[in-house]
Amino acid sequence: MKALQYLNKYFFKYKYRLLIGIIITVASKFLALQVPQLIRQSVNIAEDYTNGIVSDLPIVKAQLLNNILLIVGAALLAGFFTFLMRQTIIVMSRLIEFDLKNEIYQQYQRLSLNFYKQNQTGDLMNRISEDVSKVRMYFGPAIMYSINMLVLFVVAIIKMYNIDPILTNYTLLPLPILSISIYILSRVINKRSTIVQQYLSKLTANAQETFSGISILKSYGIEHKTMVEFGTLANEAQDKNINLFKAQALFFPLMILLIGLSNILVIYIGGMRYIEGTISLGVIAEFIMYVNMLTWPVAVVGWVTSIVQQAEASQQRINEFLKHEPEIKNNQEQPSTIEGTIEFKNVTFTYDDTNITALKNVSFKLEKGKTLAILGNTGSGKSTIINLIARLYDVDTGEILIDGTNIEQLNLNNLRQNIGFVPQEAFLFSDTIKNNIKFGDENASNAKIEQAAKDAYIHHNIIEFNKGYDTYVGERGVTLSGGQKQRISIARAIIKNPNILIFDDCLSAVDTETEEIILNNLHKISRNKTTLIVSHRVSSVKNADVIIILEDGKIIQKGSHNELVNIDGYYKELYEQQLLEKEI
Ligand SMILES: Nc1ncnc2c1ncn2[C@@H]1O[C@H](COP(=O)(O)OP(=O)(O)OP(=O)(O)O)[C@@H](O)[C@H]1O
Repeated sequence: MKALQYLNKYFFKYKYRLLIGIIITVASKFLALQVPQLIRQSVNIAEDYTNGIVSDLPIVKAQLLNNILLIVGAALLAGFFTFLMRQTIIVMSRLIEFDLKNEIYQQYQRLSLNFYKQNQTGDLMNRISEDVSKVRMYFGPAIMYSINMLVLFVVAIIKMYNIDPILTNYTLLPLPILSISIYILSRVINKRSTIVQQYLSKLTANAQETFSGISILKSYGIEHKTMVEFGTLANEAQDKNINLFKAQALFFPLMILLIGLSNILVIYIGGMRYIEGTISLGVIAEFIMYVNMLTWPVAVVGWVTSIVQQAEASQQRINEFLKHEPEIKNNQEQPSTIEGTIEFKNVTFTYDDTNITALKNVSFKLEKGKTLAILGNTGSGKSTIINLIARLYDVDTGEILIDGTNIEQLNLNNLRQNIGFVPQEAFLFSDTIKNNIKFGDENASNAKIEQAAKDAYIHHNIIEFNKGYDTYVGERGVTLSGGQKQRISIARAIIKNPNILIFDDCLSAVDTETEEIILNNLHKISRNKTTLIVSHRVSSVKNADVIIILEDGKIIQKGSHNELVNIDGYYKELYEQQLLEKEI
């Protein structure tokens, strides 16, 4: 129950709803428990009449009718209260489910990039959906039936002891056996349920990955292999599920067996005591009713225990994520103004998971409003510099200063709001082109959206689509070409109008003519903005104020285009080679 303690705050939040629910439940059970008593009285009246103790038939009939009316009235009221009980407690569980999902979602938003690399999307989805559903069962049915059972048990047993303690002892004899069996079974169910949830996460993650990469799978013709892998995993999950259900299936037969035993005991011991003249016939009828009224609550003990065990297992998985502290924290609550001067001072950075030192003692300074271009072979650390400026990671040694302040001391939201980032792989949401561009500025007018698209040299393509800016982009923008996606991604960054613009090799999928047009536009837009361009092409970087060349995480050359073409080295070689390619 340790993991579930985390949820006590929600009980506190909805305490009034819970309290009303409890009162209603108690009232409904009190009413239901009036019925066996009335049955006893009715049987006794009939017995007294047959034994000749009472001889006035009209009085007997009137008493019986009175009892019947009371039984119907109590049953109707109990039913109405049961309806109200569901309205309060089950509705409370739905509200808590909603709150918990929001809490997890907000935590997902806070978590750093590293967390997403370590955990699969399917698993994240599973915890926020499947696991939360299991936890909801604890708030709703488990609590409702527990209160139900507790009231029935306490009230019925007190009543039974008051009538005949000896018969009650015999009737309740099978209960300790039941409790022990339930306890043992619940432990088994808990273990198996955790395994089932883990397999469900694996299955979801596998399916999610397959659907995301479906075009690759199809083009490589490996659908069959993927199906076999999925099939194997699904079979394993099925086995684990069957194991779980085998344990769960034992519950009801066990309950029915032990309740049946109680019934036999009531009839046998009750019959003997009736013959002895210790109890009336009505008591046997009343006890049989109690035993049967207790059947469901006793059966529910097992069910509730397994719900609580499963909820505990699920909440443990949810807590793992909720308690995960984001590595990148906002250390500055006060707003920070970002103008755009960027300085790297002896920055060294190693990726935790791969242990690759991507940057080694890198230093440079870029004044506000200037353009820096970064060139270098693949894997030399270009994107890493960009990632560090957006504070997707924190540096190991050295420091990054923005306008003279250490980046870790700036308000994280303000920093990211001031960066327009175009990643290497353009990502578009399943939404219209317009909304994909507007993502950079929620309040942008149509004119502003069009201007951004014109600057990114994509407007002429968009208006050719049947629905223009309202064209729906499929998941990951599958209906657009790579170059079109890149340009929409550029428009999204431009419309944000940030002080720092970052283009991470985002013109790789467009031809050199288009590149030239976009670069000219960007030159105008980014006049007063600090701009970083990562590229493999000299044509993209030649107008930059400073160009740095990276090799294996170190800066090996630094200077303007004119300076670097006159020095032997990487840049000059690249320039000559690309010049030659152009001529060919
Ligand atoms: N998210 C990551 N986790 C772990 N290691 C990474 C990660 N990203 C990059 N690396 C490693 O860090 C090194 C530098 O990568 P980086 O992406 O900065 O290079 P790059 O110059 O941008 O390459 P490219 O031109 O291919 O985009 C590489 O060796 C890469 O394997």
